[in-house]
Amino acid sequence: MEQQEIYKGLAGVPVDYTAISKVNPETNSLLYRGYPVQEVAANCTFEEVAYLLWFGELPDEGELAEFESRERTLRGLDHEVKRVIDALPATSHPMDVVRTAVSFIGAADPATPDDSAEANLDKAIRLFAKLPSIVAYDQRRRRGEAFVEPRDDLSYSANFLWQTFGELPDLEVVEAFDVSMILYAEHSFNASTFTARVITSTLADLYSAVTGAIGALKGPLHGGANEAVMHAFAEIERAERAASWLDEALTAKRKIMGFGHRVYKNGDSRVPTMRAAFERMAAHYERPDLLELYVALEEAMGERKGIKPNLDYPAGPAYHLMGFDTETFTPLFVASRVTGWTAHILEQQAANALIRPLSVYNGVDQRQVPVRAGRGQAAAM
Ligand SMILES: CC(=O)SCCNC(=O)CCNC(=O)[C@H](O)C(C)(C)COP(=O)(O)OP(=O)(O)OC[C@H]1O[C@@H](n2cnc3c(N)ncnc32)[C@H](O)[C@@H]1OP(=O)(O)O
Ligand SMILES: O=C([O-])CC(=O)C(=O)O
Repeated sequence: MEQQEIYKGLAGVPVDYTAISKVNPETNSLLYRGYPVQEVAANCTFEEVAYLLWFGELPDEGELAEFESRERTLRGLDHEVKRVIDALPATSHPMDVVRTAVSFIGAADPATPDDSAEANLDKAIRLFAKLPSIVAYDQRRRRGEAFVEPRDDLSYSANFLWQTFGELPDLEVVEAFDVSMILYAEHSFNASTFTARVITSTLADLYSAVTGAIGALKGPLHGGANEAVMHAFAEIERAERAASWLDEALTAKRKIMGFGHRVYKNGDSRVPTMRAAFERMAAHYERPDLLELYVALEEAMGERKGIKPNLDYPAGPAYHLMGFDTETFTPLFVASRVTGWTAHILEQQAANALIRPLSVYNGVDQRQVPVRAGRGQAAAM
């Protein structure tokens, strides 16, 4: 067989330009539209970050006020969307619920076929505003609790927590949640964003691209890892058991969720900021045991494999402390990443080329279909 180089998983292959974010493993840094993500997390709100990703610049005061008031008026959930969610079993995975809800919104939106940049930006802002309602509605229905209407006097993150829990947590919690939304917002050509760009490259609509991206994010090698981290913590139970649990897991050739990264090989640029937020949550909720478990597993993994945590590792336990159901963690990632996905959809559309790589055939050589009596077109009549 002819030998050709294969770039399995497209590892290390640049496939296009992007001006949205820069992931640099050499300097362990991440820039959103040129700004270091740590500085963005320390000085901006998630609303400002969404604006930055879509429009390329941070908003001035007037632009921010206008953008915020627009987002706040779009937070409500139509009766039909609630009906579609209600029709799904309470046992459905929340990622399946979010994927279905977004798909339904797309099917019902008369603007779906309009693929102008303006119409698509409107759709992106609508999804951004509505996803907290969808995620909160689903967690509450599974707990047998009624929908909590959005409040237009609250920031994005404060309202998200309000709609999920029906009460407002302390400012410290809102801030930690906002930081997580900022850190999850954008990460260049990760698997779900690339999925969105592939779908967009066929000239399919924005909702199809976002629906596909949600499917890609669900997997535990990508966004599903934040949920999987918490399942591992539940198995380990306490710090003293972390090393022996890890040895058993590695012997069984299990992947340790929340560790490793396709691009960063020396630590994820976002982890220090999210870890600090998790530490604040562990102190706030008086759960030093969870922080001890976190540290014990991180140290054991470092000793055994030299592999460092990714963003999902601190985000999982932070969301757990805030009170989210474990299965809701990846939908939180969706609510944030919809900003990055849609920025990429707009970028792809603006300079489109159908994404269609090559494959190298390694099946059986060409052969002839055996001709048998009584078979063929005449027999099909
Ligand atoms: C926000 C995000 O989406 S970040 C990613 C979230 N995903 C996870 O946390 C899932 C766990 N991590 C992984 O599975 C991987 O690290 C990935 C998929 C993220 C990256 O994978 P790749 O870049 O393909 O790295 P690759 O799989 O080649 O790993 C290199 C080696 O490290 C090992 N390795 C990498 N990550 C892990 C891990 N989490 N647990 C155990 N071993 C690991 C691999 O088994 C491989 O070992 P080998 O050379 O002996 O076969
Ligand atoms: O970049 C990746 O491959 C995965 C990731 O960290 C993200 O999407 O945030």
